[in-house]
Amino acid sequence: MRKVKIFDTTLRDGEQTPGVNLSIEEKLTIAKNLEELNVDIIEAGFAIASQADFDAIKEVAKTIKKCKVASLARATEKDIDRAWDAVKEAKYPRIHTFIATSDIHMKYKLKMSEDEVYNQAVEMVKYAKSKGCEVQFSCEDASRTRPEFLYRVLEGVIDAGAIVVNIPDTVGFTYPEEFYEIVKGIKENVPNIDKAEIAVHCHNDLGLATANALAAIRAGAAQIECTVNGLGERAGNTAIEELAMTLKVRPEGYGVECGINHSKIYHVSKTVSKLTGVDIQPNKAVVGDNAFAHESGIHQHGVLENSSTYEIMTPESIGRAKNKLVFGKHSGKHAFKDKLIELGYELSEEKIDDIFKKFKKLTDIKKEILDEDIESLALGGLRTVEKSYDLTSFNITRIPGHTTQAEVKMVAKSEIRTAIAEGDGPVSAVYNAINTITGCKNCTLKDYSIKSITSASDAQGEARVEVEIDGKVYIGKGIKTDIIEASAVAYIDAINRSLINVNK
Ligand SMILES: CC(=O)SCCNC(=O)CCNC(=O)[C@H](O)C(C)(C)COP(=O)(O)OP(=O)(O)OC[C@H]1O[C@@H](n2cnc3c(N)ncnc32)[C@H](O)[C@@H]1OP(=O)(O)O
Ligand SMILES: CC(C)C(=O)C(=O)O
Ligand SMILES: [Mg+2]
Repeated sequence: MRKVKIFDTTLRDGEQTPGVNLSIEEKLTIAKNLEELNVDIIEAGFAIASQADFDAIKEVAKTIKKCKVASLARATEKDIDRAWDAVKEAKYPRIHTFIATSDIHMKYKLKMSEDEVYNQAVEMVKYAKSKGCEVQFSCEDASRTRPEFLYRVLEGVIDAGAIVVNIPDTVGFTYPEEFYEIVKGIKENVPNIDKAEIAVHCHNDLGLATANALAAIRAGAAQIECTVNGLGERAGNTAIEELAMTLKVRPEGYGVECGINHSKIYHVSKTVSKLTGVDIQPNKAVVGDNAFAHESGIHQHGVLENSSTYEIMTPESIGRAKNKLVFGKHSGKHAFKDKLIELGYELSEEKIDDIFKKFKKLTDIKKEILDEDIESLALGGLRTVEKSYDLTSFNITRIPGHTTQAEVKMVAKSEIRTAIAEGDGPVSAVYNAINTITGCKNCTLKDYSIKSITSASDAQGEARVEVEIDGKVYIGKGIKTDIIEASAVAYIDAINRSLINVNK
């Protein structure tokens, strides 16, 4: 199988992500991760940009042994001198010099003619070559460059000694079919193209960076420039994890391999996210939190039977933990039952049906149901008693400077009854109203506590009460997202228990 080389520019274009500023130590950590990932070339920075950038490239160059180490340089002697000083101690050093070749960039930015740009490109490649290392040349904004001029520049820089010619889609303007034609056109129209490798560097302004890189591979590109998590200027670059997994999952599509150590992908992605401070969007392909999560019942059922029903690659193949089933309003009973078993609850079908109904009700008020929620539902389901009384609804009114009033509606022995009562606070007002409805005259609250079962603002609260009724103490429990409701349910639970004499 043909091999494409991976040129990683996380430390250079990736660091151009707004807000990202990596220290030398952080860059070194990322470089070591990239070496383990088995990329071919690490672009460690832009040496002229700052002393810190220069020092970081130097450290990376001294440390990394398995990959080539490159520094970016404008097509000027001072940039090239600085780049060379930074990379010269690398086992395999490379100078990457560039100049823009599109009409827009030449006219407005460089204020140079085609001939001036051509001459500067050729002269600076010769100058970089004189340092005695590999030279890569990029035509910045190549995809918007007049094709004849692009071919002329490429022929000139290859004659001057560039062994890699890079075709950047600098502004992410191209679409895949067009990019394929650009690379094909270069192969067909640059007479000495067989003396250099074609590289591509795609930006993601239209979300096409990976698709464009793949189209270029099909057209014969030999080196692909990528970044971890797709970091980079503006919308970023081709994401290394997307490219590597596409080539692995669909080898028949491109017939190439890239040598990436797939099992390291997740770890490297997490490391880069942590060090750069750029979070990975949850639905990011391959490495996002949701990439192997299944929320809907039909999907969960399929995945439980065989994960290949809804997963085209295994999470383990990129070094992630097994897929996770996310429980929410779209979840189904198969997955729910499986989760109960995983949590250690072997329940009858009838109980599972009952708990599942409560679970569905809970999803109306809670977005993501955690293991702890399911556990509490299961435990609540285990702890059942005939409900002579049940809460229907309640309403609290607070009058500043006065007591709190509660209006409580309940099913009381098959009848609907309502009572209004006052109390020092909402819980005591509700309890007084419950006493009125149930006729519980000798009910004394002996102990009351509330704790949160899960974290986050939509967490469930568990209320626990000890109520003395006619000289005996009964424990009641209630679990709800509303703590007043949990308190009411717990109190009613204790009263129901007193009726069947379920003792403490
Ligand atoms: C497509 C890309 O991603 S290219 C890489 C982009 N990355 C960066 O720019 C990050 C690092 N950059 C920097 O630290 C600074 O821009 C530096 C040190 C490179 C230059 O800083 P300054 O001297 O202040 O120049 P400034 O950035 O304002 O302008 C760029 C200058 O380089 C020139 N220039 C731009 N590209 C090239 C090139 N490839 N070759 C030669 N000259 C170039 C511009 O015409 C402009 O020249 P001028 O100062 O004579 O007008
Ligand atoms: C310097 C070049 C390769 C670049 O980053 C771009 O054109 O996007
Ligand atoms: Mg770029």
